Amino acid sequence: MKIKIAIPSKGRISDPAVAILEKAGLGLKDASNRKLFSNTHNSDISVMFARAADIPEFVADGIVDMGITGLDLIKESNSDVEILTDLKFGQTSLVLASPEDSDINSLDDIKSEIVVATEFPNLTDSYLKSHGINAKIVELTGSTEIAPFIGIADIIADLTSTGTTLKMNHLKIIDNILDSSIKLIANKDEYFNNNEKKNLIGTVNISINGVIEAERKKLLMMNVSKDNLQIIKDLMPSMTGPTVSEVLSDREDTVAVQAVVDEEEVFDLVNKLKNSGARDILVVPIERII
Ligand SMILES: Nc1ncnc2c1ncn2[C@@H]1O[C@H](COP(=O)(O)OP(=O)(O)OP(=O)(O)O)[C@@H](O)[C@H]1O
Ligand SMILES: O=P(O)(O)OC[C@H]1O[C@H](OP(=O)(O)OP(=O)(O)O)[C@H](O)[C@@H]1O
Ligand SMILES: [Mg+2]
Repeated sequence: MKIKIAIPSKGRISDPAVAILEKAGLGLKDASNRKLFSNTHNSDISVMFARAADIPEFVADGIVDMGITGLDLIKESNSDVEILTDLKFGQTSLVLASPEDSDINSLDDIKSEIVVATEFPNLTDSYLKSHGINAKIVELTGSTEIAPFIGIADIIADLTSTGTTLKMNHLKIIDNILDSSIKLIANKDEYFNNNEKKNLIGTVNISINGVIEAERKKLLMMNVSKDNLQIIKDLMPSMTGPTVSEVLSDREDTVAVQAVVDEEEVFDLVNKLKNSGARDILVVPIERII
């Protein structure tokens, strides 16, 4: 049984998608710029490169079994796919924005005859309709922020993350339509009904979850004299452990201690450990936790 995973061929989420597969043990074996497909280090799993916006439909139609793409693009295309895991990157919001000097500050100020420019006509139209607003939608494929200033729309619906682009274009947020980030998705029928593919899809999902989990954790390693061991053990929050092992050296009073800890705890913890007599402290990145 073989499965295909669609990942973005270009744009901001292409490299992080490849990186996450690599860390999950599914590094690409023969990717080159012009190829549409690549094998991975697992002979049952291959990758197809596609535009991020096309991936939800390819997964829903079973052209590929799994995919990596944004929630905004999944919802805009109204694709019926199974969302398996949030990949914790590409965080952005689809917002309605008006020119800074406009009187439109909230949905209540929008009159029905308003014109909205957007790359997300379906999401925008259904959001406005659900608030009783029938807008005219002008569909663009990029640089939406310019639309009010060239007179083709009153307001826009576009993605924002740092807010820099809105600010540069003198636009203010008036409402939030959708918070989006990048998801691992699967074809529903294969995930729920195809026994063989279900297993392989599940394995990929578990590996990728392991990568996400590991990104928030560090491995702490240190040498501790036996006299200080109890204090150090008490300080260590750990998944299971800490692990204490013998150090083969002249200093027989020394043991090595290691434990996996949350990234947010590392800064404080390292100081406390140092002050309690730990030596040679190493903070090591982890690739995957299964
Ligand atoms: N400024 C941003 N910050 C975070 N994520 C973003 C941002 N802009 C777009 N995204 C997300 O990136 C994903 C891919 O978007 P898109 O296909 O537009 O790629 P891109 O990197 O913007 O390339 P391009 O627009 O040049 O084709 C979408 O799911 C979208 O939500
Ligand atoms: O809040 P910010 O951090 O400024 O990011 C928001 C911008 O990022 C995206 O544009 P992108 O760079 O993908 O260009 P595009 O409009 O051509 O898609 C989005 O369409 C906004 O324009
Ligand atoms: Mg873009």
